[in-house]
Amino acid sequence: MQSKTQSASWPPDLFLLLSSRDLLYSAIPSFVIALFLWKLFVHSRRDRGTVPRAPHLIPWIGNLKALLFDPVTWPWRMHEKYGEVFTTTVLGFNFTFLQGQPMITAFAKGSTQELDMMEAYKKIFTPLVGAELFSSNPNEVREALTTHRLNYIQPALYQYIRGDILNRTRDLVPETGWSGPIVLQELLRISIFRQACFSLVSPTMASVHGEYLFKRMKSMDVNNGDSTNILIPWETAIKRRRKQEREEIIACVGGYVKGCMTELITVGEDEIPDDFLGFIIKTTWSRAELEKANDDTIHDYSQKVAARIYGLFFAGFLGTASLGAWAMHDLLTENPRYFQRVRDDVDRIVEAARNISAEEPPHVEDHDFLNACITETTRQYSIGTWIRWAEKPFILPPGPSGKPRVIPHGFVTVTTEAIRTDKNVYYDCETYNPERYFQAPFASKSEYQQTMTNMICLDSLRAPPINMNCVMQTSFGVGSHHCPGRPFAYRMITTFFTALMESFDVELYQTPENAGGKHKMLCTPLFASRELISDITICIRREVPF
Ligand code: HEM
Repeated sequence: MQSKTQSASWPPDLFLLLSSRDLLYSAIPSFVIALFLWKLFVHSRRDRGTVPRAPHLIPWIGNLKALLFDPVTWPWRMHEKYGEVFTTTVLGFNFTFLQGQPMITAFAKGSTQELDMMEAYKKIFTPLVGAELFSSNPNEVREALTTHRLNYIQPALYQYIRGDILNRTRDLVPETGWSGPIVLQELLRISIFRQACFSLVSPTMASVHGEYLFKRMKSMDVNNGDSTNILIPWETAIKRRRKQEREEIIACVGGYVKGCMTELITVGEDEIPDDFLGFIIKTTWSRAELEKANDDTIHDYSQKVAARIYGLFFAGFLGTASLGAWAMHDLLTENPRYFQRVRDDVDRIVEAARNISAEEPPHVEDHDFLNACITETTRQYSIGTWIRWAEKPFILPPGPSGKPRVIPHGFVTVTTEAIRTDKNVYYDCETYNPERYFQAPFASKSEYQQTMTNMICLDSLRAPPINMNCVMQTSFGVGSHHCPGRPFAYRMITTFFTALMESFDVELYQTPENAGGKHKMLCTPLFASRELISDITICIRREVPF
């Protein structure tokens, strides 16, 4: 009787409830489901910011499909719907897209503090290209790869690259007449990589280990078709292979760095060349520090420098090779007048050098129209990526309502498509026209100027500015983190073009795939940067007998 009263009482006795196994077993799954739904709800409410959100159907996965398969036009369409800023969800992360100059200015200013560039790239790229990538030091590039130093190494670099191109094509070109089809990218990529080796480490490394390192660096390309490995959290065979190749690159470059350090200790600071490698060693350690270090420590130091060089190879080589291929693609497939103008400039620059002496290498730094062509190509096909990580919600300038807008914790990026198509700056924006940089609204070439009147001043490479308040280039980033290697990238491309065209006439070799100037292009998932994936086939004819 007593127990009957007890079991009927309310609230029920906890002990009795817990001892009822059936009830417990049926409660656990419901509890787990409720907890999951609660987490999902909390996740979806957390850090939502105050800007519009592009909706998605599947929680957590979000708009992954749009960013994988439609990375250029999907953000563009969303901006048309939601305005200059919107956020979406991808794999549980917030992704905020910004468009237009006021937003770019906020992005550039935020990049000095709240919007972290390295953290963003680390989160995406570490699984595929390794943490070593992030040991590079942008200031080294700014301080050491100056125009002055580039001009200093230019004569030797030019001779070396021209010789390399002649060697590679020796068996492909007959004494007279045109060669059979040659894939431009095969010549160009190795040439750009050898230039990077030559300029960042040493001429010896470029010729002795250039090819060995090239093969390994090429497989670091995230567009290799294995980019889905970024999404896989566990170690795969591809990741293991890439790691091993990275270690081989660092070990090989490290050997040259160690040699340079040893030279610094034995022959003295004034004796070792004032090249990029010498500069970065000397500005990192004093001679006394190196003298004190034992063999293990020197090895350790040299591996650190080698990891920094690997980061620069990665930042510079693949992007520059890609831009070079696009630039040649445009010259060969667009208006033939532009190609002829570049050919005339090459002849003029070569002749000016030969007037000095038979051995004098052409001054490729005198190219002006070719630089404008490269600038126009980067406008047509955005190559670089701008991405940041906001650890905390980030405040943007007020929108149309006058209220400040907060973008949530997560990735932040700029939709660069709007820059290249800005009708105020680029008349007839879909047309490839390098001559636009010699006409209004662009003022004549002058050194970079902070203030802008009605005219837009071009920098020394005939490219529009990339400062916080005025950005008209799509590929090289913005603000304090804009690419410090841009002059070097232009220089490597102009060196290759001049060396090739000094020795050969070049024509597009028509194939069914490229007829009518058509080539296949891939838009890199997430980043809207464009990769040329089909071969550019050329045929070449000797300008002068070997
Ligand atoms: C066509 C070739 C290249 C393209 C398209 C390119 C593009 C870019 C872009 C988009 C950024 C990020 C900017 C931002 O997020 O605001 C960047 C940063 C960087 N680039 Fe380049 N780059 C190229 C060539 C090079 C070369 C040749 C080097 C040096 C050897 C180089 C070294 C760097 C470094 C060190 C950074 C990091 C800057 C920082 O953290 O402040 N890049 N590049």
